[in-house]
Amino acid sequence: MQYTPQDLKQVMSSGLLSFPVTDFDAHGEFNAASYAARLEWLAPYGASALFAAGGTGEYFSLYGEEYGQIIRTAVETCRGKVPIIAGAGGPTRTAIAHAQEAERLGAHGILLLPHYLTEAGQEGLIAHVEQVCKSVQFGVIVYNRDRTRFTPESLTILAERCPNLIGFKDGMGNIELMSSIYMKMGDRFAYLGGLPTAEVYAAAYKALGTPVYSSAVFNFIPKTAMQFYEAVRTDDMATQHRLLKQFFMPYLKIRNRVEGYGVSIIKAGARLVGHDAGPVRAPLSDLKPGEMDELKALIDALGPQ
Ligand SMILES: O=C([O-])C(=O)C[C@H](O)[C@@H](O)C(=O)[O-]
Repeated sequence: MQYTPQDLKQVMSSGLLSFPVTDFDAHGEFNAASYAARLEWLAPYGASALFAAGGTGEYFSLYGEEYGQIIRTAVETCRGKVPIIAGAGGPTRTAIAHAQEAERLGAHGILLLPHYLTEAGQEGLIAHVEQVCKSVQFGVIVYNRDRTRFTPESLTILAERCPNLIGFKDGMGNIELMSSIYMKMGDRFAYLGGLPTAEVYAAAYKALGTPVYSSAVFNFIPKTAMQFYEAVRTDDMATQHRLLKQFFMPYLKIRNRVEGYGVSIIKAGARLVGHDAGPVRAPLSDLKPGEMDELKALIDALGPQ
């Protein structure tokens, strides 16, 4: 089923969203069967949308035909179960090629991931996003992170020029900027809290007026991720604080040891709960055995998922 940009905006307006990891085999090749099994496992837990080949899905490490294989597997596996939003990014022409391929393969929209390496001014960023938006019919969500930082004024221009730009995902955590963007753009966009380990920011973003977030830990503790989301939705601070103290704070200590562990620790978690997605690709590195033991103890303490 095709989604209009407004349908996608509606999907993004409530519920918990998540970014599945991408499965690689022992040689580091994309493993479609294992990826499909992962999506089959995760789909019934109740996420409102899954982002295929997003940041946690190691979009930045994909090569050649793998992108199409991943999006096709996600769309075919999740058809009728949960919408698939595809990652797309890098240079403008690569982002356009991937956006168009995702649309052709039946994805329901794209998350436009940050461009690569270079600094860029607002004029260039506007041109980049505008060209990608105009290359497709379906909805586009921009990801505010790293060198891709939008001002409220740039977003106003983009919102006028690109009717299919329907979402803003924040991965920076600058409350002043997020507040200015929300105050200026209001319900023109759907907003997604997408900082690494978004649960830690969820209550603050909800207080700001933007309660929807994406959970990477959903990849290995889906029941707890949904429980935490429900606690945010109902302002159940006791449950939020219990889970933050018991799981998320010690989890952050492991995650913060090495740059890039934000993704590696998710694959580590998936392996520990019996849904191994294989190793991360360089330049990321996998957790060390002792760190795996620490993570296992945290997961075990949460009980069955
Ligand atoms: O691009 C990504 O994978 C993200 O940044 C989304 C993650 O799900 C993030 O929200 C998190 O780590 O909870």
